[in-house]
Amino acid sequence: MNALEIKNITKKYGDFHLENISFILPCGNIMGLIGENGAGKSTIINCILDTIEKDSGTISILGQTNEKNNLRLKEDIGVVFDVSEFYDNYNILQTENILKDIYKKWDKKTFYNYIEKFDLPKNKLVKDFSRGMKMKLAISIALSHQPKLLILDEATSGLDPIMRDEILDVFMEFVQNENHAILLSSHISSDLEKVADYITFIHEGKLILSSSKDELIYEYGIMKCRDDEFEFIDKEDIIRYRKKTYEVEILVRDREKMANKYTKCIVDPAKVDDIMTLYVKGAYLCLDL
Ligand SMILES: Nc1ncnc2c1ncn2[C@@H]1O[C@H](COP(=O)(O)OP(=O)(O)OP(=O)(O)O)[C@@H](O)[C@H]1O
Repeated sequence: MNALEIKNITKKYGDFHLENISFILPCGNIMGLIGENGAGKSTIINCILDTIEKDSGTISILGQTNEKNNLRLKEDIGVVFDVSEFYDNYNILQTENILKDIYKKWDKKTFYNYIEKFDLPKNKLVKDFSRGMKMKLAISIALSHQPKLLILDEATSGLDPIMRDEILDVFMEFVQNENHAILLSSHISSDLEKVADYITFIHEGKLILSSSKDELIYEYGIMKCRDDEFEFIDKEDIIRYRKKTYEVEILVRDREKMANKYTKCIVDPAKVDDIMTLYVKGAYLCLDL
């Protein structure tokens, strides 16, 4: 089953236009949603959660449409946004007391297991927690009402590497259950490289790519050549390029083919960051049609 099936969603905000976004997240997997600031990641997440109205397109979550008042579906989705202030005036014991009445499938034992695992104090007011502690609490809550799909918007940003690693391990454990899936938006591509099975890349409201991470790393390459060699590279082989002091970096597809075609150039596998940086900051050549 697919945890998410997004088909041709569009949303217009003034001059920002989210255009025909489509992707699929199969259960048992983690998808990283990447893109520069303002690319449209949160807009996509809000459309999925039905907190904003999309202009067109369809969204199916765990085999159901995300129509308004689909409460059963809402129980199946655990959501973590950037730190919320909702529980600030309570401690964890009081927070748990509130949550057990909100969620039908609230699991107290799981909640306190995460609280122990993350070493969170039970009697301290949440407003006195550090940002990382608040994030851990939000993740503990999201995981304790037995969700099948976890949606996290920038949930690991601002956390130190040790905390991030701990949280990423929890995410990987969560998708061991093949009915579970995670959509994770993040600027921290090293996190995504570690945990994501799929990467969806949004740039200026457009879908640049959505594919399995392995395919991406296998397929894309960074080709490096000298300025004078650059002149001889076929335009259609250049997705984006960036001139540096001593060399030109070119984002290419079909890494092996490029390495065989341009034997004087070095073609390295592209990291998620390289692909994103070159798409966002690199120049491109207009092809003569
Ligand atoms: N409620 C709104 N009203 C008008 N414009 C909005 C609204 N919400 C978002 N936008 C615009 O939509 C665009 C995409 O924003 P969005 O928050 O989806 O980007 P993002 O990729 O999540 O960015 P970031 O990485 O900075 O969080 C931006 O130009 C933003 O100004």
